[in-house]
Amino acid sequence: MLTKREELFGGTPDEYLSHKEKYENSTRKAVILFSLLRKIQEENNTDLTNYRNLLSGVLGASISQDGSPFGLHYIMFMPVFMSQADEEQQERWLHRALNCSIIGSYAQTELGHGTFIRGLETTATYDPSTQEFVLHSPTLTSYKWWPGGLGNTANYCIVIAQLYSKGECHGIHSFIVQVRDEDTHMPLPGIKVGEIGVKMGLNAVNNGFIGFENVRIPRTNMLMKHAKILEDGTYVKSKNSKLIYGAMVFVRVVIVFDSVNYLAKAITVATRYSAVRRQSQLKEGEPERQILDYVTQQDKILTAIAGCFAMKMNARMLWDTFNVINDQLHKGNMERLGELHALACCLKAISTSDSSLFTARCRVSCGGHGYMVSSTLPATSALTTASCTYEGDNTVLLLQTARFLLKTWRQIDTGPLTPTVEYLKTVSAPGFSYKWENSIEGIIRGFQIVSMKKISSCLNLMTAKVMSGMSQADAWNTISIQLVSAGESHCRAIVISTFHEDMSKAMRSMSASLAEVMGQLVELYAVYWTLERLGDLLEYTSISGADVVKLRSWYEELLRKIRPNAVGLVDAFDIIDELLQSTLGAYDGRVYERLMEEALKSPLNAEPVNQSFHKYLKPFMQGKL
Ligand SMILES: CC/C=C\C/C=C\C/C=C\C/C=C/C(=O)SCCNC(=O)CCNC(=O)[C@H](O)C(C)(C)COP(=O)(O)OP(=O)(O)OC[C@H]1O[C@@H](n2cnc3c(N)ncnc32)[C@H](O)[C@@H]1OP(=O)(O)O
Ligand SMILES: Cc1cc2nc3c(=O)[nH]c(=O)nc-3n(C[C@H](O)[C@H](O)[C@H](O)COP(=O)(O)OP(=O)(O)OC[C@H]3O[C@@H](n4cnc5c(N)ncnc54)[C@H](O)[C@@H]3O)c2cc1C
Repeated sequence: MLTKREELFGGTPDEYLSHKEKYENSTRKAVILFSLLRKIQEENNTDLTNYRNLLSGVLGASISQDGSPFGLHYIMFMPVFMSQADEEQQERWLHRALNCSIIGSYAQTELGHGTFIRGLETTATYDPSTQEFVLHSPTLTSYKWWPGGLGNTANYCIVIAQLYSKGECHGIHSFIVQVRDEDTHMPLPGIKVGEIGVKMGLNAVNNGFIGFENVRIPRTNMLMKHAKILEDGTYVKSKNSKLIYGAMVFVRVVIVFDSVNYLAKAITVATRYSAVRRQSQLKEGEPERQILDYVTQQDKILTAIAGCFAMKMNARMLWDTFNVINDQLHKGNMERLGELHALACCLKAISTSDSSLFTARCRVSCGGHGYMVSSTLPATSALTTASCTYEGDNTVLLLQTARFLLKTWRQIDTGPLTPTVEYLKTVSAPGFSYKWENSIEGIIRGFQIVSMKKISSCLNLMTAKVMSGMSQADAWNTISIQLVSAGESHCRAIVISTFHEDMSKAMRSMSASLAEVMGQLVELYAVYWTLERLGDLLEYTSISGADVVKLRSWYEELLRKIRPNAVGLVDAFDIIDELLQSTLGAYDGRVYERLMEEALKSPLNAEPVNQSFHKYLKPFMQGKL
């Protein structure tokens, strides 16, 4: 009788399964894992705050690097329900979603549209004679494409469609749609549903497609917490049209936590392997050195560790900010919605692009063995690059942040600013002066000045171009590279200052030795990004060549100081071997034995001579083909 652990983590490695077997195996594992999670849910309430803890359990414990067919049910279907369904609808469906007696997905993206959601083509046309909506996919490009779990798993999904009533289009709204029979799991009439095929990664997520041929759903299947359709087809608009976007903000907040989890896995593997792997002699005649002794290796890995800690603290700040503003939204106070959207956009973009960058570095820092699937670094790399796209392409999201920053800058003199942009007032105040200094505070100030000056420059450029006769849209597009850069600079300033401030608070309750190491991580992160963004700092601050020389020495000194604690820092993530699933990162450091153990599981090692020798090779080598 297999234990739960053996059921979850044993069996043929996924890499040797077919696409179909991989899905079936991940569904088997998901059922085991989510049965356990369901027990947790039964003990806790399910409001958003508690829900995120549950969600981090889902994501952090995702037992396959390939994701889970239930991921979307927890990540989007339920949060969207909690934020957009009215009380009657929550009463009708939420408990069934919570106990997984229905499995949902979130169908927004179409073959033809992902970013531009106002351009979505799926229609939901209200028929007052039957008090139903008619869901229809008018074109191939209107087919929903990507929804996780939709291929073969979900029997319900939330569909985002253009709402038509009394001949008028009211824009995109959310609808809950049953897609498969609850008993037979057969697609319901008028529904064409399937799986989109093999992807670069996340191949257990079961991403699907769905098309509707005049499918009728009751009026009460429109999620009506905000906007409504009355029985006669009268449209009652939402207090704020942007509230329909709310779920995407929540998921972007989750993704920042997620990017930390993925990066923590990658740096645990790369750091432990770099402590085990010995290669080359630093001095003639000496034994081969741990590759973690090479400063170039420290440059790749220790900065990733600092980045992981930095983003973890920023994820917590974002979550706290989300809760504060979400409470205000529930009370009808929309004042900070734009700020929350901008913050979620830039932190999702920066956390995922950093996670993708540093994970790729971890992969190459492990040499050839880092290219083995059994190291899990390739899968984590595929995961992190996907996160730069899903829930909003990073470029598009940074442009959203830039849009908010320009709007803020236009109003800079009209009153107080909201917390995340207050610094813009400080560093642009009359009489404010700043001379570069090589300190954490000096670096933070420098990044804030760069951000302010980029935003100001973008607005001046926009204004000049429009004054010269260019349209607002063309002017925006022309300077969009600089707009993205302004969004990134704003975010980097926030990340460094949050890391410094929140870590300083945390250090007060630490032992002196731990506080020293944490302080070194903050310094390493700040100095690393200073050296990475020297162009901006030279353009907008008084930093000098001499300062840069000292910064480089400071950086190298920090690498030297942190090196002895590298393994301890990643052990602190406490990721069990079963979740790490890595031949290179296992706690016992038996890298070579594990590599060989995994290799022998290859089906190609089942017999000494593969059948292709007799069928192909031998006749070929004997000139008979
Ligand atoms: C399964 C894997 C396992 C684990 C991984 C974990 C998580 C993975 C999660 C799920 C898988 C993926 C799911 C998805 O990808 S779901 C689909 C996500 N799609 C998107 O994010 C689409 C991105 N596009 C947009 O959000 C909008 O099209 C965009 C904002 C780019 C433009 O919209 P629109 O044209 O309406 O905006 P603008 O004209 O630029 O501005 C209008 C106005 O609205 C404000 N706004 C826009 N978005 C929001 C928002 N989300 N919240 C609040 N406000 C918003 C914007 O600021 C403007 O305001 P103003 O300046 O005041 O006019
Ligand atoms: C693994 C994965 C899971 C997903 N899961 C889901 C899901 O469950 N449900 C769901 O609904 N969707 C899902 N998606 C879809 C995802 O939301 C979209 O892929 C994403 O929103 C990007 O849209 P797109 O793919 O159409 O890219 P596009 O928008 O076509 O972007 C392509 C390029 O065009 C650029 N671009 C587009 N618009 C602009 C602009 N205005 N300004 C400047 N540049 C622009 C982008 O920067 C990008 O470089 C998933 C995607 C992936 C990869």
